[in-house]
Amino acid sequence: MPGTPEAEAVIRVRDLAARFDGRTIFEHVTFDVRRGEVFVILGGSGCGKSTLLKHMIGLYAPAEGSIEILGVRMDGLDGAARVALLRRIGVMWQSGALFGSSTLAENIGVPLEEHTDLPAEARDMVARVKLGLVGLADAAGRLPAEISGGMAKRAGIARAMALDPPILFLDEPSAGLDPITSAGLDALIRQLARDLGTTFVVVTHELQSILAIGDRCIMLDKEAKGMIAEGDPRRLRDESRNPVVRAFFRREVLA
Ligand SMILES: Nc1ncnc2c1ncn2[C@@H]1O[C@H](COP(=O)(O)OP(=O)(O)OP(=O)(O)O)[C@@H](O)[C@H]1O
Repeated sequence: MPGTPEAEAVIRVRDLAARFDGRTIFEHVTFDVRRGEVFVILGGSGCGKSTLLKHMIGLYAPAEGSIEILGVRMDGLDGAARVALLRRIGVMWQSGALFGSSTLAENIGVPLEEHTDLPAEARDMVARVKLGLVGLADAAGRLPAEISGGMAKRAGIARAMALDPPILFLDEPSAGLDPITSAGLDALIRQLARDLGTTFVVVTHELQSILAIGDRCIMLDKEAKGMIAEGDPRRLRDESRNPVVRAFFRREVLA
């Protein structure tokens, strides 16, 4: 079963510390992400969620500790091994980051052009299949300026999936979306996890999304400079005794 304790860990983070100019953002961060689960990184503003994501995809080097993705240690990888590993993960940034002068199909073709020998016609076919998976089959010829914010997020996910990565990282997917569009995106994430077996690592502080999509989560905290909770978000909401965790899930203001 995906996400069960028996499922294989596809990401292992051990005793990770992030520091900038001697300032500790977090330390002693240790967790596993299991194959096929939707894993959420949550916490208040400035606690280091994006910083953790950037460590996990190799943009930042750990001050301490280690990160292993699909059985490979991220740190110390040479150029070719690093590119090979990065090909196996997909990332969707908050903005969707689509190229404005290219159609959606062309946007999704970019990673295929960079990383495969597929001819243009085959790239276009793959791009249309990916757009179909995110519900944008009819929008392949449209430019980013011609689509809504929700569609841009879906297109960003389709592009992150271009090379069929087993792991997808999503940075604040609901940011800037209205609640209905956001709920639609949550449903899509769950559907992709279920139908394709893709493992998702999602950074978000949207409570509705966390409860809708998360199999498991960790919560970071700025004051604690590290993890203050790990587990099923619904159980944390109902059972956590940590006042900060309770306040987050119940939207209470701490005195
Ligand atoms: N490259 C960097 N250099 C220096 N400081 C950084 C760098 N990246 C992040 N930080 C600092 O690390 C802290 C955590 O930032 P981060 O963006 O990871 O938080 P976050 O939890 O994602 O916040 P938000 O929800 O507001 O996006 C902040 O104080 C930020 O200024």
